[in-house]
Amino acid sequence: MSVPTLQTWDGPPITIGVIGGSGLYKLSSISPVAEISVTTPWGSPSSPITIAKTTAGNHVAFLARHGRNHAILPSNVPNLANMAALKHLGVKAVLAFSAVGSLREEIAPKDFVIPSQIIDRTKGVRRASFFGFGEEEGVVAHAGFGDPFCEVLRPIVHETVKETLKEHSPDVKVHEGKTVVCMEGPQFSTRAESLMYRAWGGDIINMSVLPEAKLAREAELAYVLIATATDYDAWRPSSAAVNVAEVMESLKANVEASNVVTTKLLDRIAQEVDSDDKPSIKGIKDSMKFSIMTRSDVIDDKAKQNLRFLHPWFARE
Ligand SMILES: CSC[C@H]1O[C@H](OP(=O)(O)O)[C@H](O)[C@@H]1O
Ligand SMILES: Nc1ncnc2[nH]cnc12
Repeated sequence: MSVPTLQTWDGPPITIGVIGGSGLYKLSSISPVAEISVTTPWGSPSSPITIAKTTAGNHVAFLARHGRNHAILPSNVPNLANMAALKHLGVKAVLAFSAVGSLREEIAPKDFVIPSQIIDRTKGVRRASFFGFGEEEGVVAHAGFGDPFCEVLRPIVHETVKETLKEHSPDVKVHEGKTVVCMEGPQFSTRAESLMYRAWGGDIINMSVLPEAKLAREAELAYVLIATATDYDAWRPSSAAVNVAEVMESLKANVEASNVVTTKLLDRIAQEVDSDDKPSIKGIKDSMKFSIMTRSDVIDDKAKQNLRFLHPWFARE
């Protein structure tokens, strides 16, 4: 179905953003109503943003992390533009899908995992903050990141995914409270690294939760990762180490299950973010006001203009 391409959105509020990972290049379970090309002070997002409407009438913004043709490496994803574009559209919560390797026997390929912690193994090649670099050099902020995912939405996402999959795919387990290791890539890990991540307490591994989750926090977006396992990485002594063919084998089933999950999940989460009084929003709204260290009178005009795209209140006091 072809939908209009718009520059701005003046329809009903869009409170939820969905980021599709490997294999999930569109949401086929809900109806698209428009496509938006947003440009941000940090460039263009990975893909045009599709606005879609759920059966209950909630509007959602979807973008494909690696582009619709999967032409963007994990290290080159324009994470700042992705988060800034979603925030600018009015999004309050982001549900991010990701294909992950499993570091634990009990997390089988095709299982879902809603993690609670992250270990950072990216190597500093990705810009990881809206502050302190580029045109924003000279503005210092330190966001809290002890709990990297939204602690209000995370259990609700877990319960809803579990309930939905119980009916649709009873063999698929849904795990929670796990730790995701984010590595640099694009090559997969060595066996030694894979074993080391297990010893560190890692449960699953991907290449894309960072800096996405950090930037979501700085943009004051409630962020939850919905990980789907595709492989056992490289730690199992008697199995071949992960390769793309193995990942692709699980991906088709995972994408189908992800589309099933979104039908209920989006309307459930919409109820949790429909007003600023809801705990998920209260917990993060205005949090960055208390994280900025730099005096506003020394911040240059260009940095102020850019950061106001993200936070209209920035440096006005
Ligand atoms: C296709 S395997 C490696 C690739 O898959 C994951 O992508 P995404 O998180 O967008 O689903 C992983 O992070 C790597 O980028
Ligand atoms: N084993 C793995 N390592 C890193 N990213 C992945 N994405 C899917 N499987 C992965």
